[in-house]
Amino acid sequence: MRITKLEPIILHAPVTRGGIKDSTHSITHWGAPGVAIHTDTGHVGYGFSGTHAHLPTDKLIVECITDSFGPLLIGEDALATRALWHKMYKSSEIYWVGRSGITHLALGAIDIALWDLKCKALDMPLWHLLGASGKEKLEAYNTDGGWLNWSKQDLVSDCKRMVEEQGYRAVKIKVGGDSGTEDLRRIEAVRHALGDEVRIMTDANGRWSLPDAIRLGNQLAQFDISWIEEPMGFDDVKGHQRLANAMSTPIALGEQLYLTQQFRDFVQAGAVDYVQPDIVRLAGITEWWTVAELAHANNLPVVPHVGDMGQVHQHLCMAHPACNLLEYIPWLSNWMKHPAQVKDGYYVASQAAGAGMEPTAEALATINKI
Ligand SMILES: O=C(NO)[C@H](O)[C@H](O)[C@H](O)CO
Ligand SMILES: [Mg+2]
Repeated sequence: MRITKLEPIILHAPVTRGGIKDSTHSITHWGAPGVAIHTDTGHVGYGFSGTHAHLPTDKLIVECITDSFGPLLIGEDALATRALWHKMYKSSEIYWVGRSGITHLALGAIDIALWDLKCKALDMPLWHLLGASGKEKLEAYNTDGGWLNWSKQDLVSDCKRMVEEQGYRAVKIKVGGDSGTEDLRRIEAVRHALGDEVRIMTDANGRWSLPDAIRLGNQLAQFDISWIEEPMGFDDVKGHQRLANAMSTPIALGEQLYLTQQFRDFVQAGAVDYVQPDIVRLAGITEWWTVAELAHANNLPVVPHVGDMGQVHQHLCMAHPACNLLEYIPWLSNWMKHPAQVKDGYYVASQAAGAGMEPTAEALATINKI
């Protein structure tokens, strides 16, 4: 199976209710800059990164895919994923300008597409190729009812609906707003509405200072919070280590980390409890698996961030022993041929051959309309 062409793709999918906010970001669309890799056997592999639908940087990512990495791949054996990953990662001209950031997002999309090709060549879903049975119980927790721009009433009614009608037993609520007191009131309202059995995670998206994180982290503990996600600056290992020693609530982080070595530093410092690697920010499935093994070796659960909207992570989590819980956000559901399915709070194993990120024809038709 030889690679013949890399075709750039940029998708911009609308988010829920036309716009969502967390403590740091406010978006109307989710961006999926990526690639279709064509081969001489007629198979086509799809892979994407995940962004905030900023067209100028999405264009930089797909240009990096086609113009920088593309020439390294034409004519190569598409099944040699690990060899090609190293060839691309170690390409000195590209390595010189970026060992993380845009070049890493671009490499991640290509790696996902290569794994998609491997699955299609073998006519099996990625979870099967990775050794899962497809019967694994992978619980979903829902983030899409907890946005910071939702009123307290919408927050409570959305979460109640997810629990009472859709069977979720865990929801994630954004904190890190302008008022810590309001953050606490919102969490208190959701805890009161859902009762003690439902797990509530919180996510500050990097907003707090260390004193605020210690103060609010300890105040949130009264509501039996499962974790505080990204409490402070994404690269602050020492700060998270100090926070971990100053509060009882576990820390989750990883969606903003590009490199295995960054995860290693947080793990070795005891600065993370729930490790959240994301294939669309790491350099794809190949690097994700390394991080999952690192976490597992340190007895830390892996609960990935879903920059792919769970499309590929559902497969990885069914196959990796460190995973039994995965975030759910539905923004690409209408854009994928085989959208991730959650039933009674658990992911349903996709039976489609591939890694899970093949867009629909309608989605591909939007490419030139952005
Ligand atoms: O933090 C997250 N999940 O855990 C969400 O992905 C972010 O809130 C969205 O991308 C908006 O910035
Ligand atoms: Mg998050």
